Amino acid sequence: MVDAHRPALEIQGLTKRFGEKVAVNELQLVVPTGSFYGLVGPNGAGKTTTLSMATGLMRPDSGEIRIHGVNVWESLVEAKRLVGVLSDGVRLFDRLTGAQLVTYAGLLSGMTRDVVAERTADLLALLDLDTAGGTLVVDYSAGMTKKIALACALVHAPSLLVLDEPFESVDPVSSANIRDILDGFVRSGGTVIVSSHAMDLVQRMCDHVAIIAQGRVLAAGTTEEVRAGSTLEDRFVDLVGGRRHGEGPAWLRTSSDSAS
Ligand SMILES: Nc1ncnc2c1ncn2[C@@H]1O[C@H](COP(=O)(O)OP(=O)(O)OP(=O)(O)O)[C@@H](O)[C@H]1O
Repeated sequence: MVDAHRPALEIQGLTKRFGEKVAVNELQLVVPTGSFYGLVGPNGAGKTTTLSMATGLMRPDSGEIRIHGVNVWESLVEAKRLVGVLSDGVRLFDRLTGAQLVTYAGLLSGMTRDVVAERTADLLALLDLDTAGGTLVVDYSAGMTKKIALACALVHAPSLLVLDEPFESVDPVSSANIRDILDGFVRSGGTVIVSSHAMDLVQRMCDHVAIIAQGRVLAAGTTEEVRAGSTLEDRFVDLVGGRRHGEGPAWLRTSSDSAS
């Protein structure tokens, strides 16, 4: 059991450089246990880099990360047991079938074959993939691939789920089903962190949110606090800036008098 009084994730002074580029810059973030936490920010803000370091996939240059009090980079195996990860753009072993892939993820985390078989069947049914369990993942659609990656993240029953762009390419019905699963996970005491560009969705779904830009947190807190009476999207644009008001170059307008 995890201690509900400790944050699910605590990040202090986290920094990562790629050459001259400072992707994550002294970032601080506290994610309360039991929260449904949204991470939003413009392209290149440092969300994926932050989540990769937080989940033990990429070593930080400096800073400290704790998952339920466990220092991620000092106790990597213990920390990884606590967290389920759906990474954006990481390749899966797609020459396995969906069922084999989830089984593989379950066996890797040390569960017995019987338990893994039962959980794999449950997860495939939960994610509407039961008829596709015998299909190679390489033949899955983008949305089905997201769902099977989510099943891999869930199979060891983590306390914290970290999902990078979980709704991208997922159809509306599957997206609603995934949201139900995540809501249930949070209601039962788990913590979910999602990064997403879908502001409406984050506003409706998440009870906490952080706006990140240029590797730093610009605003963080409950969704109500952060949006401060406005919509999350307007607040995001206010804080991050960068809106262009022009109509683009003349040649891009398709009216007949600009076609000459
Ligand atoms: N492996 C890498 N090598 C060099 N630069 C990188 C690498 N990974 C990320 N970056 C750079 O670090 C910055 C942050 O990237 P990151 O992918 O974390 O942003 P993001 O907020 O997830 O963006 P998006 O919303 O577009 O997915 C970007 O400028 C990116 O070009």
